[in-house]
Amino acid sequence: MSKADSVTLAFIGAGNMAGSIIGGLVQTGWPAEQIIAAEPSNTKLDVLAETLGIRTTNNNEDAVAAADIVVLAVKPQIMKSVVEPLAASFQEHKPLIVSVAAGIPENSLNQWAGGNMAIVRCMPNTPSLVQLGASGLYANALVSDEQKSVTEQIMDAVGISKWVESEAGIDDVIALAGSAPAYFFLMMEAMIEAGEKMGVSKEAASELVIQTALGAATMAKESDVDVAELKRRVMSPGGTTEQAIFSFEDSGIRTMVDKAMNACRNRAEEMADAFKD
Ligand SMILES: NC(=O)C1=CN([C@@H]2O[C@H](COP(=O)(O)OP(=O)(O)OC[C@H]3O[C@@H](n4cnc5c(N)ncnc54)[C@H](OP(=O)(O)O)[C@@H]3O)[C@@H](O)[C@H]2O)C=CC1
Ligand SMILES: O=C(O)[C@@H]1CCC=N1
Repeated sequence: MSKADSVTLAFIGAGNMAGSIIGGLVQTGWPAEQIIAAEPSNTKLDVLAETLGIRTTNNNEDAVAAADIVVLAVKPQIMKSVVEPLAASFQEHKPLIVSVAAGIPENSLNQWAGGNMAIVRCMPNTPSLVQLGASGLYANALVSDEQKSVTEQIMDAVGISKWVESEAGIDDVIALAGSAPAYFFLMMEAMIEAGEKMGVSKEAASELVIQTALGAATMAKESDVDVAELKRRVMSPGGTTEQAIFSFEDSGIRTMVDKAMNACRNRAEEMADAFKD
């Protein structure tokens, strides 16, 4: 299992997150015939097969049997009911399990899969679709260095990845990256709405806002200085930007962000409690 693109990857669940990773991998040159997606209905599978050329099946067990790595990408609420029936297949084939689910602890997954399984918990995000994903990775004690390296190669093909030392670190990554594309979409949505209220068309406001977000993120990624300094460089003393920034600060943006990210993280802990048994 040393060369990542020689392994077969099975995705159990082919929704938003799996679709983003699969799309990102195929666009980056990953062999489509070594990716198999499984779910009960054909609607999403047909689109993935037609647009990306991957293999599909309605039978989760067939997907597990074909794979070196099985990515669990169903909703946390149904994870137990999806994994338990696959236990015999997991025990027979012993693939590496990679779960992208929020909240579900590794020891629950291991128990449902029959025990003694190598499991990575991965917290990706949907920009993986455009190879700009950011993932957190946590491995249980049974994951070999080779399996870690392959997992890393897969997630790095669709963005960047960072290993966390404890499983709790995955909940931090949910707040910082997994859920975070939605925070930026919200900010863009609010800016576009404010632009429309000024009389700018939705189309023009969207183009300007999205390009600005892309430019700001690209600068932040490429710059030698931190984001606070980049912000300062836009804020001409006595100018326009500082009025906007003062207004955000007066409205308590930092408290709002801190509160929102903690609500996100707390929900991951609640989900672990609710769905772990
Ligand atoms: N969306 C995101 O940004 C992120 C999501 N995640 C995690 O990814 C996981 C999936 O989330 P997301 O992609 O948003 O959810 P989706 O609902 O889009 O995807 C889940 C898919 O699983 C399918 N499914 C339902 N039952 C089964 C079954 N028995 N066997 C196989 N597949 C089944 C669903 O099909 P159908 O719709 O027909 O029921 C659906 O297509 C979650 O655990 C979430 O925590 C992690 C990081 C980011
Ligand atoms: O909202 C959720 O629960 C999932 C996990 C991270 C992003 N989406």
